[in-house]
Amino acid sequence: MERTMCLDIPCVCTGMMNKKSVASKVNQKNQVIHQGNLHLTIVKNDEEMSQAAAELVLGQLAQRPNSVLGLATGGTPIGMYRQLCRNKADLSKATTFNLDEYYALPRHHPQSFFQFMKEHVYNPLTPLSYDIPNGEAANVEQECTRYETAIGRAGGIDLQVLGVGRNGHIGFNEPGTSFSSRTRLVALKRETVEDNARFFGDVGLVPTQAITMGIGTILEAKAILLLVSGTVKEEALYQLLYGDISPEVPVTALRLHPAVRVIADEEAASLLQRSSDC
Ligand SMILES: N[C@@H]1[C@@H](O)[C@H](O)[C@@H](COP(=O)(O)O)O[C@@H]1O
Repeated sequence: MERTMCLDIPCVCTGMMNKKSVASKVNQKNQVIHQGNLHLTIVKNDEEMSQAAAELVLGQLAQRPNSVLGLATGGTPIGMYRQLCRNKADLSKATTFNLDEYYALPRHHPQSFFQFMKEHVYNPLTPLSYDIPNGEAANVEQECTRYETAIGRAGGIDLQVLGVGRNGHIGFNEPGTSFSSRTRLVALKRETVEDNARFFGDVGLVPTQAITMGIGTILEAKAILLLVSGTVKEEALYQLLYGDISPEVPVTALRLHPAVRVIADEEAASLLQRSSDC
């Protein structure tokens, strides 16, 4: 199957780089770093990351209006969704799937990922069709099978947008997850619950389980766009580039995928910079 991304972000350098040379470019504008199959662009801040990400998605839609998009929630992609709205992205022929949903949280709860998607994508951009795991399903196993089947019937995901957790999780695939995992019910790690407490106001209100696409499901996307923003993600980004490829850091699975674009802001890239100063 062909795996393509359709827009090139302007860059000042390309080529395989070691840790030293990566860091030596960190203060330039829009550095591009290739590490194996990874293509990392470092931009100034969250706003530039969001613009660059939106351009990639718009390019994907221009190339294939009926694209199947895999979408993410969390604070990181919000700017990208705003840019897509500003640019009047045409999703009228597109299908969207989401990475995950909290388990047993009512769909109408303001912090459900369904509500997030309604606010940022479904209402303003009205894709032709959308799907998201049903966290209220009475039969979770059946729901997970339904979701995987729906992705398959849609022809698979053309472009999967991802964020990353502080501990390296993607979707809700926490450290220790098999790279061949599929959509299923998972327990959230303490640090993930704590990180998401900012949306719920109280850590005790954050669900401790979720339905998530598996890492195997994610890796089947034809192309992947990972967004990384803020110093809190610097370790995850560093591990993605230089850590062992290991289930202990789920995001490192992306090194096994042939078409991954990473857009990170300077804060997220700060450990790359510091590590080169040692
Ligand atoms: N399940 C989501 C992930 O898909 C997301 O990438 C991560 C980071 O979120 P944020 O972008 O808010 O830092 O949080 C949640 O756990």
